[in-house]
Amino acid sequence: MTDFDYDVAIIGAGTAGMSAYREALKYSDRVVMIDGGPLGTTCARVGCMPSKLLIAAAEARHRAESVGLFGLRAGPVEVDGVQVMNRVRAERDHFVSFATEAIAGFAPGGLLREQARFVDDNRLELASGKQISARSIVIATGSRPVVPAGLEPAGDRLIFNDQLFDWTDLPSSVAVFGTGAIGLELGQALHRLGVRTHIYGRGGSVGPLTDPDVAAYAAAQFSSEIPIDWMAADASVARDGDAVIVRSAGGEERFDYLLAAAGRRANVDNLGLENTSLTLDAHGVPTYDHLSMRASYSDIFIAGDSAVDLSLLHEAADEGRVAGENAARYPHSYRRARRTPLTIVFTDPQIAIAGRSHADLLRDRMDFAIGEVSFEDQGRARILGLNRGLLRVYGDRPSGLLLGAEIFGPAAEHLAHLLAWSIESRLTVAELLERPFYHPVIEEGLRTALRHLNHHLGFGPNPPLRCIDCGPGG
Ligand SMILES: Cc1cc2nc3c(=O)[nH]c(=O)nc-3n(C[C@H](O)[C@H](O)[C@H](O)COP(=O)(O)OP(=O)(O)OC[C@H]3O[C@@H](n4cnc5c(N)ncnc54)[C@H](O)[C@@H]3O)c2cc1C
Ligand SMILES: NC(=O)c1ccc[n+]([C@@H]2O[C@H](COP(=O)([O-])OP(=O)(O)OC[C@H]3O[C@@H](n4cnc5c(N)ncnc54)[C@H](O)[C@@H]3O)[C@@H](O)[C@H]2O)c1
Repeated sequence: MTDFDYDVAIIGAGTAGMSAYREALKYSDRVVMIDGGPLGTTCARVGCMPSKLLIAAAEARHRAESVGLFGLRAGPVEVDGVQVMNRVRAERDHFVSFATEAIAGFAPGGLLREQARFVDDNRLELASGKQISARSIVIATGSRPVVPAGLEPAGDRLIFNDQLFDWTDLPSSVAVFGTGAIGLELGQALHRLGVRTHIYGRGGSVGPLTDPDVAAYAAAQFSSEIPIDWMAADASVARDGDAVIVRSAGGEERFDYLLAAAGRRANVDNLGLENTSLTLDAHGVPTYDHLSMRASYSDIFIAGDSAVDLSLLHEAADEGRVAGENAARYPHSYRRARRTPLTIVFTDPQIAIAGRSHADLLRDRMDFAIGEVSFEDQGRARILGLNRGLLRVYGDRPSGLLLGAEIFGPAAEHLAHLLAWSIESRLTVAELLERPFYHPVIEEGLRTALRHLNHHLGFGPNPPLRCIDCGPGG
């Protein structure tokens, strides 16, 4: 018997919290989840799903308007902003219902609808003043957008992803601050839906890309389509009536809204962590072991965006599972190997990183070689009119193992999965080249890059400029 009210208490009913809850229940039925905010998860409510719905509408319009390439005439495609946003919101609500139905199926009393704060390592105070105790506690409180200094003058015209998906119509103009995943995905989608969009960056980052060649290629492609200032650190913001005015070295422009997409911060600042034994890093996030999700050698675990290590859905789910298992088994907690890193940004062309990024390899002082392919002359990509892109693969010189890849190009979401699965299976570049490749497919482009890499690793000959054994444009 235990003196605690629960074996495990989980703060946050998002993706990480729900994973933790399901996992902990395998070991104990004395598990509680606490959430004081809107249910349905960040991913379904204001993140992955509604953003991809908006992007889908933008891509449909873009495809329809690009048919001239094939000798077809479709005429201009009219955008009905009300209908676009109706579908985004209706499908978003459908996805949210998956999460809320899952929660409704949890055991009675399994979810307390309140905000929670730590009183000490094993006690939480709820917003109602009630206190509960647990042998171990999981922090799965997610993250929220950073509010960059200097954007305040935009007032109620300063919005974040949270507000955008509640629009009932498309506005006529939006300034997007940030060239990360959110800024590029939403900025390009709004632009393609006919919203006058200008993206303002800082520092020149192109989504998560770290390979300077891939990043430079991608930046040039985005710039050829959308007005983007990659280095607009000098941009200032003012308000004039309903309009937001952005002044930068490039000039002055008026917008209906300013969308800030300048990164996210962990929701750990209002958790009373000062009342615990946890050691906090410079951002106020508890230090933790990435394989056990145990925070600062305590009986507290952390998962998902609140750990802000990799703010991605599948990482939040994996971390939640490990944190939930270990919290329930505590003090017998185990380390669990992480999956191969995988990041995809749903721009067009897509951006993806599989395995270790270029920056990771430099940081870890790896002895690596590079192979690359341009998609500009790649057979299948040219057939489809999608021949823009650059893919670079990295291999380990001593072993010939595939280490990672950075991609900007067609079907990057699929290529990145193939590559991540191959890295996870510890395949060498030479072994991967023994796999079958059909013709004509986008994967033949990947094979060209792998052949270059294999040659640079010293495991094979340099492939001829245009692939001969696989038909034209391989
Ligand atoms: C616009 C956008 C697009 C994205 N697109 C993708 C994508 O395409 N692919 C991808 O993999 N990832 C994407 N992400 C990232 C992904 O959405 C997140 O990594 C993931 O949703 C994080 O889940 P979580 O469980 O950590 O947090 P959440 O789902 O935010 O859950 C945290 C919960 O904690 C609760 N909470 C917070 N504080 C307290 C407290 N003190 N007491 C009680 N409850 C509390 C909140 O109410 C919330 O319900 C996107 C994110 C955004 C913003
Ligand atoms: N497809 C996906 O998987 C996907 C999509 C969207 C978001 N996400 C997740 O959400 C996280 C947050 O996304 P994000 O795009 O907000 O953050 P981010 O960290 O990816 O990018 C933030 C960007 O804002 C810029 N910036 C910072 N301050 C600025 C300022 N004052 N003015 C202009 N630019 C400024 C930075 O230079 C950077 O380019 C991502 O890191 C990612 O993990 C994933």
